[in-house]
Amino acid sequence: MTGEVIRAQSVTRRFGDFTAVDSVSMTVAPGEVVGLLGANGAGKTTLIRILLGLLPATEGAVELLGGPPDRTRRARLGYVPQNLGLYRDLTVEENLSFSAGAYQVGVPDVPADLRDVRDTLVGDLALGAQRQAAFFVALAHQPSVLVLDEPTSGVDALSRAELWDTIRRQADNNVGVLVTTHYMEEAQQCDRLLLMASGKLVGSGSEDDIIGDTRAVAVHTADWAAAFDVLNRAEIPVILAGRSIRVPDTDPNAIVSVLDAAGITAEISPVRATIEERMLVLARSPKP
Ligand SMILES: Nc1ncnc2c1ncn2[C@@H]1O[C@H](COP(=O)(O)OP(=O)(O)OP(=O)(O)O)[C@@H](O)[C@H]1O
Repeated sequence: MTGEVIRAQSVTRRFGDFTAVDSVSMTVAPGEVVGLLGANGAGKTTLIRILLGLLPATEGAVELLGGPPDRTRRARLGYVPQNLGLYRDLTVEENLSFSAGAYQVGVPDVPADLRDVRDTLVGDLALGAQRQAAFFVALAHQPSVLVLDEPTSGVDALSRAELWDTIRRQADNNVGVLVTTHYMEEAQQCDRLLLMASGKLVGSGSEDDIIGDTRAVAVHTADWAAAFDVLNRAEIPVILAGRSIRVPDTDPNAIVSVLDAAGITAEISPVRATIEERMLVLARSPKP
C-alpha cells in the first residue's frame, strides 16, 4: 500500500506490433497537480485508460488509491475524458442526477454559472459550458483523485482560468490531480510535469527539468515571411509565433548560411528553448 493516489510501475501497452505506452513508471500524490504533456499520439490517453482500469496493460502494474483500479476504487475517482463523458441527450440537471445516482450521493445544487442552462440538453450547450458541466458532474461525489484529459481544449481564456481555479481548489483539499494539456501556460500551473514522447516517459519535474539544456535560436528580421519560407524549405525546424521566428535545437551557423544564401539579413540570438520547442525536438527524433 502506498501513499499515492496513482502509481504506475513499468507499464507497457502494445496494440499488435505497435507500442503505445513503453515501460512508464509514474505517481500522483494526494494534493498535487501533475501535468501529463506530449504531442498528439504520444500515449497520454492510453496511459490514463490503463491507470483507471479501463484498458489492461500488456506489462507492468498500476494502483489507483492503493490497489487495483476496480469499480470500488473508481467510485472515488472523478474523470473527465476528452469527449467529456456526458449524455448529450440529457439536460445538465439530468446528467447530474444520473451521476449522483450512480455514485449514491445526494444531487448537489447546480452552480450559479450553470443555473441558466440547467434544463438545456448538454448537446445544445457551447463547448465551454459543456466542459464546466463535465467538471461539475465529475466533482459531485467529492472524489479523492481527479483525472482530466485535455479539460480546457477549445475553451476561451476566461473559462480556462476558472476551470484551473477549480483544479487548484481540489488539490488544496488534498485531491490528487492528473491533467493532460496542450497549453503551455497551463503546464506552468502544475506542481510537477511528466513528458511523454513515442510512448515513453522522457522527462519529469519542473519546466526547467523538462527543457534541460535544449537550446533554440531566435531570428529577428524584417523579412520574417521570406525567412520562414526559406528555413522551412531547408527542412530546418522553424516555428513562427506571430512575427517572431524561433528554431529549436539547430546550429546557429546553419541558420545563418541558409539566410545568407537567400540574401536575407537577420539578427540571430541563441536562447533557451521552451517546453513546446523541447516537445517539437522530441517529436522530430522519436528515439529519446
Ligand atoms: N485501440 C487502439 N488500437 C491501435 N492503436 C491505438 C489504439 N489506441 C491508441 N492507439 C495508438 O496509440 C498511440 C497513442 O495514442 P493516445 O491516444 O494514447 O495518444 P495521446 O498522447 O493521448 O494523443 P492525443 O493528444 O492526440 O490524445 C497513437 O498512435 C494511437 O493511434
